[in-house]
Amino acid sequence: MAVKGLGKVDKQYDGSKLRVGIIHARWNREIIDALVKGAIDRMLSMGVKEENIVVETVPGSFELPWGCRRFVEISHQEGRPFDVVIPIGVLIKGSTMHFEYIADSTTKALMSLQEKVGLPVIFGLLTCMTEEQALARAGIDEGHTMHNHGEDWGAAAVEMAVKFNP
Ligand SMILES: O=c1[nH]c(NC[C@H](O)[C@H](O)[C@H](O)CO)c([N+](=O)[O-])c(=O)[nH]1
Repeated sequence: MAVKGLGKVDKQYDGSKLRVGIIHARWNREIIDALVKGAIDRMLSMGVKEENIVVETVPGSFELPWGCRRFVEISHQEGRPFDVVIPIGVLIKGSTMHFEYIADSTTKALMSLQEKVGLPVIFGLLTCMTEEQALARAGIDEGHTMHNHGEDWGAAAVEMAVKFNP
């Protein structure tokens, strides 16, 4: 079965034993909420239990790497460790270089975070030139021109956690 945006999924992964953390920024909230819902809906469809999906927020995308690291560490301290974590943020280019600096530094920090936390960290950062681009990638633009990228992130989270579970 070809899943739009993910290419051919080589098999359906059973997420029923997984615990997943979603940590999202609060900038561009309408778009964020659609992406988070997309990720949750896809993971529920892959068997993840609703009570095993924990959602936390941070002010903006720049706070995602540190927030994500502490979110994972606290899940261990509480004896309910995550199997995978999905940081979600929406960066929209403004009239300054702020966008470039946040996009580059946050992306690199999230990539290297995987080594630090020993878990898959799914890349849920939208870096868009316009609000229209961001709305489309959350599946909520006028013409629904694209699928909700949050669904891809949810599917990637289940696959990575199941396939490469330490
Ligand atoms: O998540 C975002 N944070 C943004 N800035 C805030 C930043 O992530 C930090 O929260 C802030 O700089 C405080 O550290 C954005 N812009 O500035 O455009 C943005 O588009 N998206």
